[in-house]
Amino acid sequence: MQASGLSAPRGRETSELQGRGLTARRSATSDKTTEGRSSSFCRTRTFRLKRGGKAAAASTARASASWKSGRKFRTRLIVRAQDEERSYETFWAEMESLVLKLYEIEAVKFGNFKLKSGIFSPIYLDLRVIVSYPDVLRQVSEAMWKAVENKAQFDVTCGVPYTALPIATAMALDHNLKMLMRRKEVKDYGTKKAIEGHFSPGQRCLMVEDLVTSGMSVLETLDALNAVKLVCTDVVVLIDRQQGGKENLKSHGLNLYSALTISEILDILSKHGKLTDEVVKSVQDFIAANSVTVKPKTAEKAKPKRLSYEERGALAKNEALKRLYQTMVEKKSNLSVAADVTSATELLQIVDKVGPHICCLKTHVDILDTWNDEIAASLVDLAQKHNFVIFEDRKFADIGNTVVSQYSSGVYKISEWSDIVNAHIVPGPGIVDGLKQVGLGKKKGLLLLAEMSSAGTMAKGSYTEETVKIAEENPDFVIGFISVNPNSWAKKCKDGSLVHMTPGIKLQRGGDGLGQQYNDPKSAISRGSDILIVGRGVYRAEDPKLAAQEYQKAGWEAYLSEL
Ligand SMILES: O=c1ccn([C@@H]2O[C@H](COP(=O)(O)O)[C@@H](O)[C@H]2O)c(=O)[nH]1
Repeated sequence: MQASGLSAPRGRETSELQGRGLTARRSATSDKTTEGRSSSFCRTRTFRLKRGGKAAAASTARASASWKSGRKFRTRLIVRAQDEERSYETFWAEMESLVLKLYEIEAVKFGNFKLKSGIFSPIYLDLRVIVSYPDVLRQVSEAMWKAVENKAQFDVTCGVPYTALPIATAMALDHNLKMLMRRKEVKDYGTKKAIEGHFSPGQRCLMVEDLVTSGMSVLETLDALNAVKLVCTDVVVLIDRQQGGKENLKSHGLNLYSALTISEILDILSKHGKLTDEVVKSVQDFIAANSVTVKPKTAEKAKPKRLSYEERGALAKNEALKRLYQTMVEKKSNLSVAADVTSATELLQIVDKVGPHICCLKTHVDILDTWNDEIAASLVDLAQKHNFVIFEDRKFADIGNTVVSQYSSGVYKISEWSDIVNAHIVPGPGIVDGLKQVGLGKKKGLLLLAEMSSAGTMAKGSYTEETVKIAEENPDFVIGFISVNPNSWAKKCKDGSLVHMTPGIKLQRGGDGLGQQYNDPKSAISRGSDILIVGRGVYRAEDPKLAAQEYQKAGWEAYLSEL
């Protein structure tokens, strides 16, 4: 490798472009163009070394002019700051300081670098040097933590060799995270493990990488983690090179979070007069001309299209499930509002407002200040008026004999007014038999809690798999699941009609301080959800009707994009 006379070490950045199954989408002129510019890169480098005087002042002025035009950049940062629940000023100061440090320690370099593939690149990222600067290492790991905190859901993290291992370790130490390590070379003696550390199959794993270009090395790690039955849906990196990695990972079901993007680095360095407009432009051109797409390994690996709600309804064996799909199609809504207010009067008012936008109303009858047959009748009237089904989120969890009475009798007489109820499978299959005894004749349906949205949930791995077995043994009565990440386990379920209802949904990701973890509508649907359950995002909104309308639109568009 050459770098304007410098010799740069071989690195992941160079080899990633050459991995298996890669297609580099470069314009026919891109190689020529970059080579043609090589002398100007040399000038840039010389300028940087001899900085000072008039030339520097002129260049700084040019750079800051380009900076001032960067309104879009500022808007992007404001959105990211909000997303990370931080003030724009703090967010900006931290990002600026990190980028300047990375530049100072030459983790980010500009020049004319010949990559292993023969392509010349005007930018080179050598993040391995970070280990020699403990303050930078900590700053990097903290920025990555903030990029992913409250967004990704995981039980363990896994550092990808080699550069990301110290970063993942720093993050694990500072935030008390359980960490695993992927071995690059699997030993042919001893335990022969590809993944080191303690974990259980079914646990969710966050991948920690230094940078992403095509996403190839992340996908290799994904294979290794999946092979030991770890579930991966999220990846965090320090730098997204914006060369297609995010899109490639998305097509493999992975969400990418990055502390920095190349555009942000360019903007900050340009603002500080470290780069000329010419260099900024050359890097932008290079990135645009060298996006990389990863071919799915085999045709079967390509994400299969989903069955439409109409098709699922046609497969459904249970009356309540058929009704639910039909309602969704008629109303173009996959939204279920959890109207968790405690006043019965307020409940009826909210339901009348959000009714036109929902396919399903979710209730918690036992939190209401009062309950009687008239309130039940009013709810049923509203369900008819606005065409939605009622799901009482009772979460039954007792033996069969007891749930018979809990479902049919007592103050609430749930089976008389709700179309759907749900149950934990903790007691074993007898709970389904008990509920079925009451509900099947009344054309009701049952959801099983396969997963939960709260942090530290025990509903995972073999527990989740057991719910699939019980569902398949009761196709007449079990209509689906409460799930969070169904794409990672529901393949085992042969019945394609079963519905996945997902709580913990908000347009703004994050948590509630009591364990709830929020996903946004698009990512929930892309993880296999069919119906989005939204509580506080709607009933706490200033205008619940408008909020319901927004969630309806977001959920429906996300569904259409999957077909
Ligand atoms: O795993 C679960 C199961 C049920 N819920 C219920 O969903 C709503 C969520 O309300 P938000 O205000 O949107 O957080 C609520 O009724 C929960 O009891 C869940 O959150 N997670």
